Amino acid sequence: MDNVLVAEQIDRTYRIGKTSLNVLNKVSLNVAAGEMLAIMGQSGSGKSTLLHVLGGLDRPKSGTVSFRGQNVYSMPARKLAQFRAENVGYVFQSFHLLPELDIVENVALPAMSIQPAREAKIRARELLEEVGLGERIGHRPQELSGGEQQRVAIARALINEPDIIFADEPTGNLDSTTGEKVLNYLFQLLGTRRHTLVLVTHSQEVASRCSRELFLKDGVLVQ
Ligand SMILES: Nc1ncnc2c1ncn2[C@@H]1O[C@H](COP(=O)(O)OP(=O)(O)OP(=O)(O)O)[C@@H](O)[C@H]1O
Repeated sequence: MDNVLVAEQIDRTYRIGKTSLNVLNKVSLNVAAGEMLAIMGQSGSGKSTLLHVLGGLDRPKSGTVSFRGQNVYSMPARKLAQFRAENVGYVFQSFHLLPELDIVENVALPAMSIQPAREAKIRARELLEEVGLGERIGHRPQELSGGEQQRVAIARALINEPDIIFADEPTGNLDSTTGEKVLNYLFQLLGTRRHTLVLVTHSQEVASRCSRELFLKDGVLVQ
Protein backbone atom coordinates (compact mmCIF):
# COMPACT_ATOMS: atom_id res chain seq x y z
CA MET A 1 0.00 0.00 0.00
CA ASP A 2 1.13 3.56 -0.73
CA ASN A 3 1.68 5.00 2.76
CA VAL A 4 2.04 8.76 3.14
CA LEU A 5 2.78 8.57 6.83
CA VAL A 6 4.44 5.85 8.89
CA ALA A 7 4.93 6.24 12.64
CA GLU A 8 6.82 3.58 14.55
CA GLN A 9 7.09 3.01 18.28
CA ILE A 10 6.37 6.58 19.33
CA ASP A 11 6.93 7.41 23.00
CA ARG A 12 6.13 10.88 24.31
CA THR A 13 6.56 11.81 27.94
CA TYR A 14 5.91 15.15 29.64
CA ARG A 15 8.02 16.08 32.63
CA ILE A 16 6.14 17.89 35.36
CA GLY A 17 8.54 18.72 38.17
CA LYS A 18 9.96 15.43 39.37
CA THR A 19 7.22 13.28 37.90
CA SER A 20 6.81 12.25 34.29
CA LEU A 21 3.59 11.61 32.40
CA ASN A 22 3.83 8.93 29.73
CA VAL A 23 1.24 10.09 27.18
CA LEU A 24 2.14 7.95 24.15
CA ASN A 25 3.39 4.44 24.66
CA LYS A 26 5.03 2.80 21.62
CA VAL A 27 2.38 4.04 19.19
CA SER A 28 2.73 2.78 15.62
CA LEU A 29 0.52 3.83 12.73
CA ASN A 30 0.40 3.75 8.91
CA VAL A 31 -1.72 6.22 6.95
CA ALA A 32 -2.36 5.40 3.29
CA ALA A 33 -2.54 7.99 0.51
CA GLY A 34 -6.03 9.43 0.23
CA GLU A 35 -7.11 7.99 3.57
CA MET A 36 -9.12 10.06 6.04
CA LEU A 37 -8.29 8.94 9.55
CA ALA A 38 -10.11 10.09 12.67
CA ILE A 39 -8.37 9.82 16.04
CA MET A 40 -10.74 9.82 18.98
CA GLY A 41 -10.27 9.40 22.71
CA GLN A 42 -11.16 10.92 26.04
CA SER A 43 -10.07 14.38 27.03
CA GLY A 44 -6.44 14.23 28.12
CA SER A 45 -5.80 10.90 26.37
CA GLY A 46 -3.07 12.47 24.22
CA LYS A 47 -4.79 13.11 20.88
CA SER A 48 -3.28 16.57 20.34
CA THR A 49 0.11 15.31 21.48
CA LEU A 50 -0.09 12.48 18.94
CA LEU A 51 -1.18 14.84 16.17
CA HIS A 52 1.70 17.20 16.88
CA VAL A 53 4.20 14.34 16.88
CA LEU A 54 2.76 12.90 13.64
CA GLY A 55 2.70 16.37 12.08
CA GLY A 56 6.39 17.02 12.62
CA LEU A 57 5.70 19.68 15.27
CA ASP A 58 6.81 17.86 18.41
CA ARG A 59 9.79 15.52 18.63
CA PRO A 60 8.96 12.28 20.47
CA LYS A 61 11.16 10.84 23.21
CA SER A 62 11.74 7.85 20.94
CA GLY A 63 10.35 6.33 17.76
CA THR A 64 10.23 7.57 14.18
CA VAL A 65 7.80 9.47 11.97
CA SER A 66 8.29 9.27 8.20
CA PHE A 67 6.48 11.11 5.42
CA ARG A 68 6.87 9.28 2.13
CA GLY A 69 9.92 7.50 3.48
CA GLN A 70 11.63 10.61 4.92
CA ASN A 71 12.34 10.48 8.63
CA VAL A 72 11.16 13.92 9.71
CA TYR A 73 12.88 14.15 13.08
CA SER A 74 16.26 13.29 11.62
CA MET A 75 16.16 16.56 9.65
CA PRO A 76 17.81 19.72 10.99
CA ALA A 77 15.24 22.21 12.33
CA ARG A 78 15.35 24.55 9.32
CA LYS A 79 15.01 21.75 6.83
CA LEU A 80 12.12 20.31 8.82
CA ALA A 81 10.37 23.72 8.83
CA GLN A 82 10.73 23.95 5.05
CA PHE A 83 9.62 20.34 4.62
CA ARG A 84 6.50 21.01 6.72
CA ALA A 85 5.68 24.15 4.75
CA GLU A 86 5.86 22.27 1.46
CA ASN A 87 4.26 18.95 2.39
CA VAL A 88 1.96 19.38 5.36
CA GLY A 89 -1.17 21.45 6.08
CA TYR A 90 -2.56 22.16 9.55
CA VAL A 91 -6.00 23.19 10.77
CA PHE A 92 -6.29 23.99 14.48
CA GLN A 93 -9.31 24.37 16.76
CA SER A 94 -8.56 28.04 17.35
CA PHE A 95 -7.80 28.90 13.68
CA HIS A 96 -4.34 30.47 14.36
CA LEU A 97 -4.81 33.24 11.77
CA LEU A 98 -2.65 36.36 11.92
CA PRO A 99 -4.80 39.40 12.85
CA GLU A 100 -2.53 41.96 11.16
CA LEU A 101 -2.88 40.30 7.75
CA ASP A 102 -6.00 40.22 5.56
CA ILE A 103 -7.43 36.84 4.66
CA VAL A 104 -5.72 36.63 1.27
CA GLU A 105 -2.36 37.30 2.92
CA ASN A 106 -3.11 34.74 5.64
CA VAL A 107 -3.88 32.06 3.08
CA ALA A 108 -0.94 32.99 0.84
CA LEU A 109 1.62 33.12 3.65
CA PRO A 110 2.76 29.45 3.62
CA ALA A 111 3.31 29.72 -0.15
CA MET A 112 5.42 32.88 0.01
CA SER A 113 8.70 31.00 0.49
CA ILE A 114 7.86 28.66 -2.37
CA GLN A 115 6.45 30.83 -5.16
CA PRO A 116 6.33 34.53 -6.09
CA ALA A 117 3.98 36.56 -3.83
CA ARG A 118 1.77 37.58 -6.75
CA GLU A 119 1.10 33.96 -7.74
CA ALA A 120 0.59 32.91 -4.11
CA LYS A 121 -2.06 35.62 -3.71
CA ILE A 122 -3.86 34.63 -6.92
CA ARG A 123 -3.98 31.04 -5.68
CA ALA A 124 -5.14 32.24 -2.23
CA ARG A 125 -8.03 34.14 -3.82
CA GLU A 126 -9.06 31.03 -5.79
CA LEU A 127 -9.06 28.92 -2.64
CA LEU A 128 -11.05 31.55 -0.73
CA GLU A 129 -13.63 31.44 -3.53
CA GLU A 130 -13.72 27.65 -3.18
CA VAL A 131 -14.53 27.90 0.55
CA GLY A 132 -17.28 30.43 -0.19
CA LEU A 133 -15.41 33.55 0.95
CA GLY A 134 -14.93 35.30 -2.39
CA GLU A 135 -17.01 38.22 -1.12
CA ARG A 136 -14.80 38.72 1.94
CA ILE A 137 -11.47 39.23 0.21
CA GLY A 138 -9.65 42.18 1.78
CA HIS A 139 -11.18 41.56 5.21
CA ARG A 140 -9.12 40.70 8.27
CA PRO A 141 -9.78 37.53 10.28
CA GLN A 142 -11.33 39.40 13.22
CA GLU A 143 -14.04 40.77 10.90
CA LEU A 144 -15.19 37.21 10.14
CA SER A 145 -17.27 34.70 12.11
CA GLY A 146 -15.63 31.63 13.67
CA GLY A 147 -16.85 29.36 10.87
CA GLU A 148 -15.58 31.77 8.24
CA GLN A 149 -12.21 32.00 9.98
CA GLN A 150 -11.94 28.23 9.99
CA ARG A 151 -12.69 28.19 6.26
CA VAL A 152 -9.78 30.65 5.81
CA ALA A 153 -7.60 28.25 7.82
CA ILE A 154 -8.67 25.36 5.57
CA ALA A 155 -7.76 27.38 2.47
CA ARG A 156 -4.39 28.18 4.07
CA ALA A 157 -3.77 24.50 4.85
CA LEU A 158 -4.32 23.65 1.18
CA ILE A 159 -2.34 26.42 -0.51
CA ASN A 160 0.78 24.32 -1.05
CA GLU A 161 -1.21 21.25 -2.16
CA PRO A 162 0.24 19.28 0.77
CA ASP A 163 0.43 15.49 0.83
CA ILE A 164 -1.28 15.39 4.18
CA ILE A 165 -3.51 17.59 6.34
CA PHE A 166 -3.60 17.44 10.14
CA ALA A 167 -6.72 18.85 11.76
CA ASP A 168 -7.02 19.19 15.54
CA GLU A 169 -10.67 19.54 16.59
CA PRO A 170 -11.39 21.75 13.54
CA THR A 171 -15.00 22.26 14.63
CA GLY A 172 -14.34 22.34 18.38
CA ASN A 173 -14.97 26.10 18.66
CA LEU A 174 -18.02 26.14 16.38
CA ASP A 175 -21.72 25.44 16.92
CA SER A 176 -22.94 22.23 15.29
CA THR A 177 -24.53 23.85 12.21
CA THR A 178 -21.48 26.00 11.50
CA GLY A 179 -19.20 23.04 12.23
CA GLU A 180 -21.04 20.90 9.72
CA LYS A 181 -20.75 23.58 7.05
CA VAL A 182 -17.01 23.91 7.68
CA LEU A 183 -16.58 20.13 7.49
CA ASN A 184 -18.52 20.03 4.24
CA TYR A 185 -16.01 22.43 2.74
CA LEU A 186 -13.08 20.48 4.19
CA PHE A 187 -14.25 17.10 2.91
CA GLN A 188 -15.28 18.54 -0.45
CA LEU A 189 -11.86 20.13 -0.99
CA LEU A 190 -9.99 17.06 0.22
CA GLY A 191 -12.15 14.70 -1.82
CA THR A 192 -11.52 16.47 -5.11
CA ARG A 193 -7.77 16.61 -4.51
CA ARG A 194 -7.34 13.20 -2.85
CA HIS A 195 -5.38 14.70 0.02
CA THR A 196 -4.76 12.54 3.07
CA LEU A 197 -6.31 13.66 6.35
CA VAL A 198 -5.57 12.90 9.99
CA LEU A 199 -8.21 14.48 12.18
CA VAL A 200 -8.60 14.60 15.95
CA THR A 201 -12.12 14.91 17.25
CA HIS A 202 -14.37 14.29 20.24
CA SER A 203 -17.35 13.95 17.95
CA GLN A 204 -18.49 10.55 16.73
CA GLU A 205 -20.49 12.34 14.06
CA VAL A 206 -17.35 14.03 12.70
CA ALA A 207 -15.33 10.80 12.96
CA SER A 208 -17.94 8.84 11.04
CA ARG A 209 -17.33 11.05 8.00
CA CYS A 210 -13.76 9.71 7.87
CA SER A 211 -12.71 6.44 6.26
CA ARG A 212 -11.11 5.00 9.43
CA GLU A 213 -11.47 5.60 13.17
CA LEU A 214 -8.91 4.85 15.86
CA PHE A 215 -9.12 5.46 19.61
CA LEU A 216 -6.30 6.57 21.83
CA LYS A 217 -6.55 4.90 25.22
CA ASP A 218 -3.92 4.51 27.92
CA GLY A 219 -1.23 5.72 25.54
CA VAL A 220 -1.98 3.26 22.74
CA LEU A 221 -4.14 3.30 19.60
CA VAL A 222 -6.98 0.79 19.41
CA GLN A 223 -9.57 0.08 16.73
N1 LIG B 1 3.26 20.78 27.62
C1 LIG B 1 2.75 19.90 28.48
N2 LIG B 1 3.32 19.70 29.69
C2 LIG B 1 2.84 18.78 30.56
N3 LIG B 1 1.76 18.02 30.33
C3 LIG B 1 1.14 18.18 29.15
C4 LIG B 1 1.59 19.12 28.17
N4 LIG B 1 0.76 19.05 27.09
C5 LIG B 1 -0.16 18.11 27.40
N5 LIG B 1 0.07 17.59 28.62
C6 LIG B 1 -0.71 16.53 29.28
O1 LIG B 1 -0.68 15.39 28.44
C7 LIG B 1 -1.94 14.74 28.42
C8 LIG B 1 -2.45 14.66 26.99
O2 LIG B 1 -2.74 15.97 26.52
P1 LIG B 1 -3.37 16.22 25.08
O3 LIG B 1 -3.62 17.67 24.96
O4 LIG B 1 -2.51 15.57 24.07
O5 LIG B 1 -4.74 15.40 25.22
P2 LIG B 1 -6.05 15.44 24.31
O6 LIG B 1 -6.52 14.04 24.20
O7 LIG B 1 -5.77 16.18 23.04
O8 LIG B 1 -7.02 16.29 25.23
P3 LIG B 1 -8.32 17.17 24.86
O9 LIG B 1 -9.26 16.23 24.17
O10 LIG B 1 -8.83 17.60 26.21
O11 LIG B 1 -7.86 18.30 24.00
C9 LIG B 1 -2.85 15.53 29.34
O12 LIG B 1 -2.87 14.92 30.61
C10 LIG B 1 -2.16 16.89 29.44
O13 LIG B 1 -2.41 17.50 30.67
